[in-house]
Amino acid sequence: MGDVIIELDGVEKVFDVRRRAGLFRRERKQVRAVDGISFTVPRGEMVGYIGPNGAGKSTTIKMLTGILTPSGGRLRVAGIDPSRERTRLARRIGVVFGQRTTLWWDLPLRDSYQLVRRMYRVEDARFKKNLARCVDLLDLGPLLEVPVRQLSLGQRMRGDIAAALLHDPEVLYLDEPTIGLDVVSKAKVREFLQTVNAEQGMTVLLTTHDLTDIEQLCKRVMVIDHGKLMYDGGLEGLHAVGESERTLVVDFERELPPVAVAGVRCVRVDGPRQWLAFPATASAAPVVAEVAARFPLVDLSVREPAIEEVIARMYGGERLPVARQG
Ligand SMILES: Nc1ncnc2c1ncn2[C@@H]1O[C@H](COP(=O)(O)OP(=O)(O)OP(=O)(O)O)[C@@H](O)[C@H]1O
Repeated sequence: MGDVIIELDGVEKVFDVRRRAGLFRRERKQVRAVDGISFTVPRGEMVGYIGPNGAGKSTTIKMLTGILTPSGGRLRVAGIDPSRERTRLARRIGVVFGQRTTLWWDLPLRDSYQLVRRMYRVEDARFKKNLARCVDLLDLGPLLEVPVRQLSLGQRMRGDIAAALLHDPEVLYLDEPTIGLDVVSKAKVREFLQTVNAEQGMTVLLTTHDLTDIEQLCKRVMVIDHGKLMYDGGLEGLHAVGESERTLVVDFERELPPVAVAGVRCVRVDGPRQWLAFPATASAAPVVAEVAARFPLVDLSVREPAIEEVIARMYGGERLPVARQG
C-alpha cells in the first residue's frame, strides 16, 4: 500500500428536512445521509463506491470535494480538510458528475478548456501537453470546435472528463461517468480511466450503477446502504459475503429426476439438462466428481454467479455494516 490520500473516520452527514404534516403543521425530520463511514484509499488506487439510490454516495463525494461540510467525523483528502480549504483542494482534485456538465453550454469545447486553464492557472506548456493527451486518448479532435450543446451525451462526457484532468489532479471523483452512454462510449471512457490510473498513478473514486464499470476497472469495491458501509474489499469477497452460488449445468444421457447430491441444490430441470447450484466459495471439483460417478453424463459446464445478483441480494438483505477499521 502506498501513502493514504483519502481518509474518512466516522464521517456523518445529517440533513434537516422540513415537510408538511397536515394543513398548518410542519414537521422537522433529520435524514442521516451518511452515518459514520470510515475508510482509507491509498494513492494510485481505483475504487468503486456503489449502493442503491439514496444510499449516500453523492453526499459522500460532495463532502470529499468540500461542497458539503460533514456533521461529524474526520475527513482528509491529500492531507486537506475539504470543507475548510475547498479552493486549495480544488487544485488537487478533479470531479465529474455524469448527470450534469461543468462545460459552458454555448462555447466550443476548445474555449471551455481555455476557461478551465485560466480558472486553475495551468501553466501553458502543461496545459498543451495535457490537452493533447486527452484529445488523443478520448478522440476529441473533431469535437473541439463544436459548441457543447451540440455534442451527444457520450461526446459531452468525454469532453467533461478531459476538462476535469487539465490541471493534473491527483484524485479524480467520478459520479456515474457512464450513465446513459452507448456501448462504444462506455468502452472508451473505461479504457481512458484505466490508462490515466495506470500511467499517471491517479487515484480514482467511482460511483456507478453499471457493475461492468466495477468489474473492468476496480479491484476494490465499497458498498454503502442507508449511509453505512456494508462491504469493503475485492469483488471475489463480495461473492462470499453475498452468499452467491455457482451453477453446474449438466447434460445427462437421458431425462432424470432432480439429482440429489450433498451440498448441491437442483434449481432447474429441462429434459436431460439440469442446473445444480452450489456455494460460490466451494470448489467445483468434488461436485463434478460425484455427479459424474453416479449419473451418466454427456456434457457439463460451470456458470459463475452474476455480480448483479450478488449486489441485489446485498441491497435487499438485512446485513450488518462492516466493522470500522483501526
Ligand atoms: N440537500 C439535501 N437535503 C436533504 N436531504 C438530502 C439532501 N441531499 C441528499 N439528501 C438525502 O440523503 C440521502 C442520500 O442521498 P444521496 O444523493 O447521497 O444518495 P446516492 O447514493 O447518491 O443516491 P443516487 O444513486 O440516487 O444518486 C437520501 O435520502 C437523500 O434524499
